[in-house]
Amino acid sequence: MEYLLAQDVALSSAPSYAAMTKLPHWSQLPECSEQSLISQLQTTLEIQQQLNIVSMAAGKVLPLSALSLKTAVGDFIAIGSSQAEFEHRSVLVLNQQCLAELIYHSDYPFTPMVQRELLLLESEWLFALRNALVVSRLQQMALKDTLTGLGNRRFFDDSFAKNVQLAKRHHERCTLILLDLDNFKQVNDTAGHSAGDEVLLAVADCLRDTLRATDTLFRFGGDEFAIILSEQDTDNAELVARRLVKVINQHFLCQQYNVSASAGLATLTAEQTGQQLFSAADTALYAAKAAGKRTVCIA
Ligand SMILES: Nc1nc2c(ncn2[C@@H]2O[C@H](COP(=O)(O)OP(=O)(O)OP(=O)(O)O)[C@@H](O)[C@H]2O)c(=O)[nH]1
Repeated sequence: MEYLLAQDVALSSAPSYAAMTKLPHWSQLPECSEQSLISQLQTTLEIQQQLNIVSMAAGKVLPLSALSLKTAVGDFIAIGSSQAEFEHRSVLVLNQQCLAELIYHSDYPFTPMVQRELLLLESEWLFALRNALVVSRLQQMALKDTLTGLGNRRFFDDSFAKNVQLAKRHHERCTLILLDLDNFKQVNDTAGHSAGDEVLLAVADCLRDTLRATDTLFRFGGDEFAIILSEQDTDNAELVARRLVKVINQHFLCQQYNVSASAGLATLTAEQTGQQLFSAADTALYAAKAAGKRTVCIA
């Protein structure tokens, strides 16, 4: 199913509150309940929080065991959700654009009357949901590398600072791996920019597939990547870095174009600042390049 993407939405086209109140269903609900749901939804632009609010409201129509939402910016599950016997799906459409699909689960059947009431609740959510989708999409665009979908340099800077701060506060470890492709420029020069892009996409997939979900992965731009390892992985940081380099070196596209990877690794010490940790990993990366590439150096 194709969902609405924020770039398809003109922010200025959001209808006014007055226009919303002229919707046909508006007069059919008691004023206090309808206003309270809409005003609650207006308190947040977080899709997850909006879903939780709708889940509470829908739970008054029919006890729910699960409520989930599928959108172009990701899937969301209301807190406390679990599977149940009956399922009801509803596609949320605004101005002929599909915003999302809402999936209810309940131990009780979704009778036509229940479905009608849920439809009324959904219609009250449409504008707030559309706005939340726009914001979420803009946030994703600001923080993601457009080619690979990995976090970008801005996202890295924020995450790295937070990770270093948390590690210091909780006396935990924080490891940074900087990874740079070897001989990548020649792919562009000999096979063209789109072949270069294919290699970058393949490398991003290798990194994603090799790392745990808790590790954070970024593309700085060009052929440079950064990985912040979570506390439990820091013990095996060298193994992780070597595995990443090996997986890239063995990828058929990298072999075809004679591209490999080098990495530098550094673990935060008590005296170091984030900037010093970054410099240590960077120096280790240059040492790996100087040592003949295709390898890992540790600060
Ligand atoms: N295809 C493609 N190329 C890019 C992109 N961003 C940067 N580049 C190119 O990536 C290359 C990176 O240059 P270098 O780091 O010198 O490449 P290298 O050959 O790997 O150099 P070594 O690290 O010394 O082995 C440059 O030619 C950039 O033009 C991109 O998004 N797509």
